[in-house]
Amino acid sequence: MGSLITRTLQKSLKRPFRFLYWSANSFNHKMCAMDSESLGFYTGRCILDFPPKSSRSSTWYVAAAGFCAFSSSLLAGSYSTSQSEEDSEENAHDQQNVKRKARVVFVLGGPGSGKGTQCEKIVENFGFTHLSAGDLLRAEINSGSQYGVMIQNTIKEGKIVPSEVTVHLLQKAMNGSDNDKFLIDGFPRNEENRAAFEAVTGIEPEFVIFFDCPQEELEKRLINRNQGRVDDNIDTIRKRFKVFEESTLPVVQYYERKQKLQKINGAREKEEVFKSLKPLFLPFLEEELLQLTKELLNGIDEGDYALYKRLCDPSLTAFEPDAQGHLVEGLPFHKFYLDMSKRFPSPSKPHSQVSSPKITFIGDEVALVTYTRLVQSTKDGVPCVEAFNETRIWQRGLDDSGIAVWKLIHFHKSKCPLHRAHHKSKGSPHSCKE
Ligand SMILES: Nc1ncnc2c1ncn2[C@@H]1O[C@H](COP(=O)(O)OP(=O)(O)OP(=O)(O)O)[C@@H](O)[C@H]1O
Ligand SMILES: Nc1ccn([C@H]2C[C@H](O)[C@@H](COP(=O)(O)O)O2)c(=O)n1
Repeated sequence: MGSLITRTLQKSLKRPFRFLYWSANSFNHKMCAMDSESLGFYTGRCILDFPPKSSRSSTWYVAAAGFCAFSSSLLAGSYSTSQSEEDSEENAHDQQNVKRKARVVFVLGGPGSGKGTQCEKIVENFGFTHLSAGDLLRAEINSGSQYGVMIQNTIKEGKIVPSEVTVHLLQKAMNGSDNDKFLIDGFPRNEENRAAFEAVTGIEPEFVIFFDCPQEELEKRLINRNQGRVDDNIDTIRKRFKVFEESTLPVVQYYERKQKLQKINGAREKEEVFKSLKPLFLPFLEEELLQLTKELLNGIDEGDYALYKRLCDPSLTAFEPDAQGHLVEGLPFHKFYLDMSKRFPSPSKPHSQVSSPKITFIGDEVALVTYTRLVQSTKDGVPCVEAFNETRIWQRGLDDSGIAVWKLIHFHKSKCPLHRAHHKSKGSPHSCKE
């Protein structure tokens, strides 16, 4: 119900307030609206029960959403009066959503369960950006921010920093990154964290990893961690365990109910734990390789040799129809064709499409991408299509700056047999070679 409220409120609210939520405890019920840029904070006492006791609760929520939208507009002095203003606001909002199309995996587990350790491995292997909520908060302390003392004291107490601070730091880090895949470690630590992140960013995680590990093991690891952290002492460790059980486990259970939880036994050797994580991330790698293959084909259609050179290993080997049964080695053979298509462009640029792709991994660093390539073009004003079966082998290695990149090391291309019946039907596209 909490997320329904925040979604309803967010929809009614649009902008300028990006963060609006109910803060309810046994003493009072507050309605809070927050501008996530300035961390400005507005609260007003709420006259409604939360959670509502009556069956007409949804009416209350809608009324509350309307009230919030209206009052926050007044506070910001930007109440929208015309349809066109509303439209352009909608567009700006959508553009912001594009930026928000990030994909997120949350990584949870007790203190010392190996979240940071495993995130490092995932980053190395699957191209994610790692954002540790704890690291961002520690960096905020060190930056001399006005929230530094409050954050430091909260961490020393083993407690959880208010969501508006943590979510703001996460959002800033995500917006400042070129990547669109994020591993968010140590977050959400409580229900408030979870609802605030969803309300501010509009993002739900792809899935949530939970490292399950007995407390005795965690305690041993934290005592031995030796990284000079203010919270790695037995007093704070015990407080953190309590906060984990009381506040974080309910979030874990929430994602379990939503069938988004991936529970991993974290009490094993580091490598064993990582082995269990790999299958969860393979779909991201498959997607990356397919994208890379499409980028390459597009480059070939465009006659873009610079792109071809960037994606291919200099000692690329190939079997392809133009080489008439010979194995071709290196890039010059291919450069000839790409340069030709640049110098003598055909009236209609060819357009390649990938059909029925299949990706197979051979170990961690080699992948086989097989598919049928359909190349559309026109010949004498008539649409034509050619089909090829292609197998491309990609290998991952480190580039000059030590970043892991995939390079094409071999491909095999053969022309598909013609489908006579199809090509004879009048008016349909036919093969260019027919
Ligand atoms: N599978 C493992 N077996 C043994 N030790 C481990 C394992 N995974 C991590 N460790 C060690 O335990 C300590 C805590 O690990 P790590 O910092 O990754 O945990 P964390 O979950 O990120 O902790 P926190 O929530 O406190 O930031 C480190 O010293 C790390 O080297
Ligand atoms: N969502 C979060 C994450 C972390 N903190 C604070 C409280 C934690 O004890 C501390 C260290 O985090 P870790 O490095 O163990 O992930 O940082 C928080 O308040 N909210």
